[in-house]
Amino acid sequence: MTHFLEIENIAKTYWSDDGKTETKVVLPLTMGIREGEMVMFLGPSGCGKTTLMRIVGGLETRDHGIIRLEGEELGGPNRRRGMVFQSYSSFPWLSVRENIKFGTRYRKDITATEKNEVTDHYMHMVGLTKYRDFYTNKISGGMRQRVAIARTLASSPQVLLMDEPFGALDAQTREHLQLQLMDINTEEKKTTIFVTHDVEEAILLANRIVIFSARPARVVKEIDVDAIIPVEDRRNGTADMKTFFDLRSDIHKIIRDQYAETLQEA
Ligand SMILES: Nc1ncnc2c1ncn2[C@@H]1O[C@H](COP(=O)(O)OP(=O)(O)OP(=O)(O)O)[C@@H](O)[C@H]1O
Repeated sequence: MTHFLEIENIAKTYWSDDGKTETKVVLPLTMGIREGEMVMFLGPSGCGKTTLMRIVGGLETRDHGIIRLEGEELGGPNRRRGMVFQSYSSFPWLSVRENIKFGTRYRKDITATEKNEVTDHYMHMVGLTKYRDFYTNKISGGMRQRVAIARTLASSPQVLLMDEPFGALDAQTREHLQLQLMDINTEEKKTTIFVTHDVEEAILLANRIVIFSARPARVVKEIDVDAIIPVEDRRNGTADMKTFFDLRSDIHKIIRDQYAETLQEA
């Protein structure tokens, strides 16, 4: 079966500068992602999640393998994939609004007026309308991260790649953006790969959770979260708590076991 996004036989090895020592980071790995699916990557620290996602984004080379989007092979980075990283990235010489609008710059599917509307929509969504004219070196790190998220959403990529995007945010902003992302996922059916360390965040947001082994990354478990806790129950805070806690502790155990393997290696 062909998927919207296909990761086919991808492997990655890093080499030391002298070329003598190799570190296998991703084993030959094949995975398909449905259109509109939100897939959360979990796994022990350093297992290769970010590397795999950067390969999908075209930012990292691979030993071999192919990434396909709608059946078409992808190379380097392009606007079909939008990435949000853990660290804040924005243009300090532009205002908050100009930064977000930058995301619409190369869109040909909407008019100039719609670009303004899209900009204002996402600026409001991330709660920055009040700060629209501030330069981004005059706002907090968390606010800069919200700018980066809004800018990426405004560019309307077919695939959203998010590497711990909420990791450094305060709890309230984090929760607000998690819920917003769920709404986007429901309304716009945005195909998303999201790397996180936070098991609860993964359960809240996922259609599917993929848990990776200790390095080199291979898939140890896939969990169809929708089949266990309906997404609307998670969105509305009405999920059955026992089911939620059982799932959380099962996932923690798998990651703990994988982490223990990392320690044995060290
Ligand atoms: N450019 C690089 N050169 C050499 N090794 C690298 C490079 N980038 C990453 N690595 C190594 O590859 C492994 C996987 O890194 P990666 O960042 O993909 O893991 P991760 O699962 O995302 O980790 P974390 O959960 O801690 O963010 C790590 O051991 C890391 O040290």
